[in-house]
Amino acid sequence: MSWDQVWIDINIATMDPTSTIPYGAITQGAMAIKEGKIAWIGERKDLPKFDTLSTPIYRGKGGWITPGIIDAHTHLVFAGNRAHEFEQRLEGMSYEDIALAGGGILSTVNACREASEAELFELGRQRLNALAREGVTTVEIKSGYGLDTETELKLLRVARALGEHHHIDVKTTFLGAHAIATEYQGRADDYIDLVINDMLPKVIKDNLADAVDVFCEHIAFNHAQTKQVLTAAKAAGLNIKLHAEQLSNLGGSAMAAKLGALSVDHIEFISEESIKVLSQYGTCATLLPGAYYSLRETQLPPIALLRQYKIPMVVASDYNPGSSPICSSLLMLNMSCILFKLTPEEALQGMTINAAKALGIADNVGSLEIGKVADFCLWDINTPAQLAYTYGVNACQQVVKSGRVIPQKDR
Ligand SMILES: N=CN[C@@H](CCC(=O)O)C(=O)O
Ligand SMILES: [Zn+2]
Repeated sequence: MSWDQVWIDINIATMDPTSTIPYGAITQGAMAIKEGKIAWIGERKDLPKFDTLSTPIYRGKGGWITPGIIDAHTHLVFAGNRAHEFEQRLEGMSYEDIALAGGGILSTVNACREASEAELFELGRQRLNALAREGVTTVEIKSGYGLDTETELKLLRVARALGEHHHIDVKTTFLGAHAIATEYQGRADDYIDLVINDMLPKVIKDNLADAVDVFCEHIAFNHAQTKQVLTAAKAAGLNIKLHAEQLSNLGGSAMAAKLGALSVDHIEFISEESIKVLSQYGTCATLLPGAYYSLRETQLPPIALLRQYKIPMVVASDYNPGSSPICSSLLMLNMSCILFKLTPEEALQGMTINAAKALGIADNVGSLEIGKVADFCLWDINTPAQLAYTYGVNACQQVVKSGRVIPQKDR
């Protein structure tokens, strides 16, 4: 056999969705890589003979290999911070009160309009480095802190540039309909017209987005406005997803699922009827424990129903300066177990194979199977449950992206 690298002395959580073994685990395994893809995977004893002189051999010292971590919902390109709102919330103001008083998303919009592309890039680069240290190999980044055409395009250009210059893969999502821009207060329909007829065509022309998202909520856009944006995006051939049912139930999830959304995100207030629709249309449910925690939400997402209807559950950081100022994907594994009572296996599925589904890339990444891209991490742990169980001592030993071992200095 002629391979580019071989990994031995490893256990493997393949996260192969067809496996009946927890985590798709292969203990005392081995894996071979060729041309950036997984060429062989299985038990060490079955590893075919290969040229041990010319093939680099990596020894995992009995640690565990998992697919690269995928953070499928972030807003990580932003300027400024909202520490003052954090203090206001601690004094009793709610997230909605702050938004309605012109703070919240709109305060980050002001900072982003003023920031240069270079400043935003540098902030984003540092955040990607933090995620990469935790084994993240793919991240989704949304716009939505511009709310005018120029700044929305700027944020998406920065996200694309980060994907080109950083070893982490970046999927970009246009979220022009995140909040009603100050200039359009009281004229939400006019703002939606701007999103659909000015921003979206330019986003598409410059190939700046892989997907389109909307914040469907009583403090943002209603059901009809949301539907207009998603329909236009779908007609243009883009993937769609939705911030839905975070603070109230506007029925956005079911509507988005029927339009073909890859995922609906937050969904604390989703109804059983809507969950049935997700199951009919194969839509993923993205759980965002960082926002639930930071906003001290009390309404839990309906995990038992999501399980009952076999909805693929995704776990993501939602990293943003307001509702989830937590630049850590690994902490979400822990929080999703503690706060939402996911099993550690469900949590890891949520940041690997199901996250890949939510980004429409599960044919290539998200699990370790022959033919998939060799994005994976080596962890100094004795059982995969340890990834969700403990937090703070970084067990990530190696990160491999498309078969390339990422040097420590680059993460
Ligand atoms: N819910 C809407 N958007 C973000 C919050 C953005 C912000 O507060 O800046 C979220 O996913 O939680
Ligand atoms: Zn979000």
